Amino acid sequence: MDLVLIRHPAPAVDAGVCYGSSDVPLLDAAGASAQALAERLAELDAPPPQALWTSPLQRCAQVAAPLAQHWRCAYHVDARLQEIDFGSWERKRWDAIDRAALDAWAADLQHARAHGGESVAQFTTRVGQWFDGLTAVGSSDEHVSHCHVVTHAGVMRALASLALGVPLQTALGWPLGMAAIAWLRREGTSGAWRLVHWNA
Ligand SMILES: Cc1cc2ncn([C@H]3O[C@H](COP(=O)(O)O)[C@@H](O)[C@H]3O)c2cc1C
Repeated sequence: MDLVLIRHPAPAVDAGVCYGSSDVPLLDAAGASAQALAERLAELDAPPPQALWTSPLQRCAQVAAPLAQHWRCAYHVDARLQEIDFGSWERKRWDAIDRAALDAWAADLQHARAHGGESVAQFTTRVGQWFDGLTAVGSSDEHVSHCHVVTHAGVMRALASLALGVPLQTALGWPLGMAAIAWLRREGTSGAWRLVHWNA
């Protein structure tokens, strides 16, 4: 099974602003960005997907919809693929957020909810529920052996962490650009996942 993860293109947000669940718009035209992504995926020899999943946030769904049309594949919008909810920190500048609250969050990354949004544990649980559902289908149905997902940096790191069995803390340190592609493959015989590309 091939699982190709695509980070959305750059949103129209000032650098230094915290955003996760905020529905911020894309900076550039979605159609042209989708076309460029399709070309990059073809250059990587990614197999055309039988199904495309997307986060409902416009920075993902606006490129996912034309991509699903391009591949004429099944299209699923799933809220479990949304970025982590930073609660009261959403749309604030990181340097304007209370230092003590940021330190408390970093000190207990799994469970802290100083911002009133989602803890990392809650976030990874819901992303994991989506992943478990996908792999259950993928193991029984050859028709969904190639899946693409348009989603967010945090979700991509959480999925890589789950598939590869590396701590999320480790995956949080891996660079990931806007519109970056990560490709995971599960071998049929062993069932083990491996990374084909990261940040391509
Ligand atoms: C623990 C954790 C810490 C994060 N810090 C930033 N993001 C994530 O949230 C922001 C929005 O992502 P995108 O631009 O892909 O929609 C980015 O800064 C991204 O790295 C995080 C996500 C998680 C799970």
